[in-house]
Amino acid sequence: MQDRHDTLERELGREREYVGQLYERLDEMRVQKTEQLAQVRRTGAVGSAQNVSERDAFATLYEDRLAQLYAVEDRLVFGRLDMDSGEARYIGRIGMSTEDLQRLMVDWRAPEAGTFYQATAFDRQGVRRRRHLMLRGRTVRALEDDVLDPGMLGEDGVVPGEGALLAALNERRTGRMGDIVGTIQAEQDAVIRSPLPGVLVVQGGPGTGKTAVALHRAAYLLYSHRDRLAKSGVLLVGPSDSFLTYIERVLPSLGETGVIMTSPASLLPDLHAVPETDPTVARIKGGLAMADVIAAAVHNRQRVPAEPRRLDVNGFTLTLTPRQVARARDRARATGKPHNEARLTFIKILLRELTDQLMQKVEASSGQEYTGERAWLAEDVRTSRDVRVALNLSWMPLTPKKLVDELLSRSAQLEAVAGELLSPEDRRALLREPGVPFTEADVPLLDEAAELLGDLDASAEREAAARDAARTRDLANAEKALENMNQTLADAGVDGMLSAEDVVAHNTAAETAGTTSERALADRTWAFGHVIVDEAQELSPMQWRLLMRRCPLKSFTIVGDIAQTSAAAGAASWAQALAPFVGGRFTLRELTVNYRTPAQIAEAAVAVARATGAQVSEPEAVRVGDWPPLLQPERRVGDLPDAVVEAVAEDMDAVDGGLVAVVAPASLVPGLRTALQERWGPRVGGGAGSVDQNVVVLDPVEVKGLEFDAVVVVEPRQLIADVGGRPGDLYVAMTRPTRRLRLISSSGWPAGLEQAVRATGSADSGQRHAG
Ligand SMILES: Nc1ncnc2c1ncn2[C@@H]1O[C@H](COP(=O)(O)OP(=O)(O)OP(=O)(O)O)[C@@H](O)[C@H]1O
Repeated sequence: MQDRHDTLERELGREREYVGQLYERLDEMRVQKTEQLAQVRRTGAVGSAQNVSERDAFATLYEDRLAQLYAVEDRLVFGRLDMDSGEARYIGRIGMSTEDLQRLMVDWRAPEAGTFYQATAFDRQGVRRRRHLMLRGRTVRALEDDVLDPGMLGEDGVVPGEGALLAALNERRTGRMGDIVGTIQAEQDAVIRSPLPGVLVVQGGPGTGKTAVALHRAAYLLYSHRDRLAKSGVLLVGPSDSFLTYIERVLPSLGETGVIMTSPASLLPDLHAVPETDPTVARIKGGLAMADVIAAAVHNRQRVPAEPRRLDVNGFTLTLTPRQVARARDRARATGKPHNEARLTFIKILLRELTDQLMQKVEASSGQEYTGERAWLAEDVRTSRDVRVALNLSWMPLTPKKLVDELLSRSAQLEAVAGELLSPEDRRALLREPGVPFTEADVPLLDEAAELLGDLDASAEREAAARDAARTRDLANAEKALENMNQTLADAGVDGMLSAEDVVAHNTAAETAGTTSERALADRTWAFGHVIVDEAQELSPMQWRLLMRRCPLKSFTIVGDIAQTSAAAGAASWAQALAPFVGGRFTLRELTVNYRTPAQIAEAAVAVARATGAQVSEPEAVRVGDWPPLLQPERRVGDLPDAVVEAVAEDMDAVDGGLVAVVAPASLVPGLRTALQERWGPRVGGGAGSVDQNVVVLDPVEVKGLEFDAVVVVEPRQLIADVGGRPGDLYVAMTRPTRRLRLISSSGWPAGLEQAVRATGSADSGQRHAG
């Protein structure tokens, strides 16, 4: 015992010394970068206007590096590998070397760091020992060894441990997700380091680390494909604002701030959609038939009049025949351009024909050949009110919002457009008042419409061409200027070369006020280099269609759990969800270990889901908890709020100040929140931004992807009934706790629950296996 203690103290002393050096070096690097930044600012200050903008580009580069050096302060280093070669390789958040380029630490994403996560006793990959270093502040607080080479077991200096993973999992929840770089498990690492191209689907039960893996993969991809992805951007789509708040600190802690995170409600730059509360409407709007409906709605706005129209132009009467309009329409459609852009062709053709007509009329009335400028007649035609009205009636410029709003609020139009595409019941279900706010399920319809309508402003195309030309010019200028600038900086001893592209990108960003992320967010047609989708089982076919457009290269990481689907238009299988877009061309990986939910709770959740006939896989739970799920029957609905308040009080005590969530059907959430606020005031939160309050009250959609120390599920049977008898919402709610689950019901228990709780209730507390 004493030996072990001495060994531990000695090893801790050694590691503290090394880690101390790492932090010293970090401080040095910070000072250096700060000085370089100041140097760059001084260098450019006396230069020409061109020099000043190059200076700014350098400054941004150093500012970014400096920000990264500050972001990695916490747990800078977390591992060490002792290799067969005798090398001791430290693994941390960034790569570090001494001034004379001796390597001090390897970035966790570098290929040489892969063995830290992948090596096992069966496949050592040259590793003798893997050491986990646990830091508090800048000091090594604990360490432990995985010995992979049995020959090392007898050696001095080995500190076998109880499991860095379990220690990490047993930490109390803060309401914000943290990174897992120190304890990524082998099956997770294989997903994180998968190649960039193609579609990767990661299926895993609750708590298997899908979200954690998705975020670490984003950081990995940005590290290993920085050139490409820094410019095109990575988009991460999560289910709700509360979820985005929950995960928002993970990537910055990994030194990455460039990933754009958004939810399906905010995928359009100028709209934050409200939830779609009616599952029937969500199902219809989510179906691919809606793409045809929108296309038909656009076609329907390119109309041929039934009768010829008489048009007054400066006292002359011209005639616009249905045949003329039909011909112009066909030629405009044949351009293949979107509605608003093809409209120019349509208008041009008819203005020309009407000008010809006007000329004939003028000649007929004067009895002689017209000798004036044709342009004058053309102007008369163009500015005639009758002509404008007639052409607009046939081909009106349209915005996506106007098209979709009118389509959904005018039954005659819906019937004309979707008579053969949607059933009469579905059409009736879609009808709503004009001008009501757009819902999340409208977002893909608006996007589809935007795609088919194109830019309203015809000059946009010309502007884009002008921008391209300007960029080519800027690149040439920047190249010349950089030769001088790089030389000046090299003379001043400042490192870091910039390319002409960097400078132009920086200047363009400055002009349009923003980084890649900001520009991408503001541009519906931005093509992302990679898209990561979390809780992907919830997406409707129309939402998939939209996301596929956002990444023409089809480079996707899709993570989710088919068994947790609760959205009415969500996926029943990955193959079915993806078939319309990529056929069978996707790689499926599975995560099989549940790191969150204690075994008794996980087993009860699985039993309830299976009792509804759902197919759920059962990931192996890493831990056995201290409590089986608690079932609390209430006789009267009116007693529920008080019962919930009491339950929360008890659970807060039990988890000793940890976080408690109440998950209830959406209709009960406001009442329960009020009841809890009466007792605890501002310590009770709800919705996005409040995930780190002591107590939160959330509905099943808001709670997706989150986790808490204790969870109180209210009216579980209603949670099943609300989504048409499917277990998704209840299954999600039951799998949120890390320690304690309680269910309160005024209407009995879902099938399978009582038996499952009886069966697991006797389980011993303690730890089952260490992953
Ligand atoms: N390798 C690991 N080391 C430490 N903690 C981990 C590891 N993997 C997962 N976790 C933790 O397990 C919990 C569950 O992870 P995560 O939320 O990513 O799971 P999920 O599969 O997305 O769950 P769900 O589908 O239920 O929302 C988190 O607290 C996460 O930090």
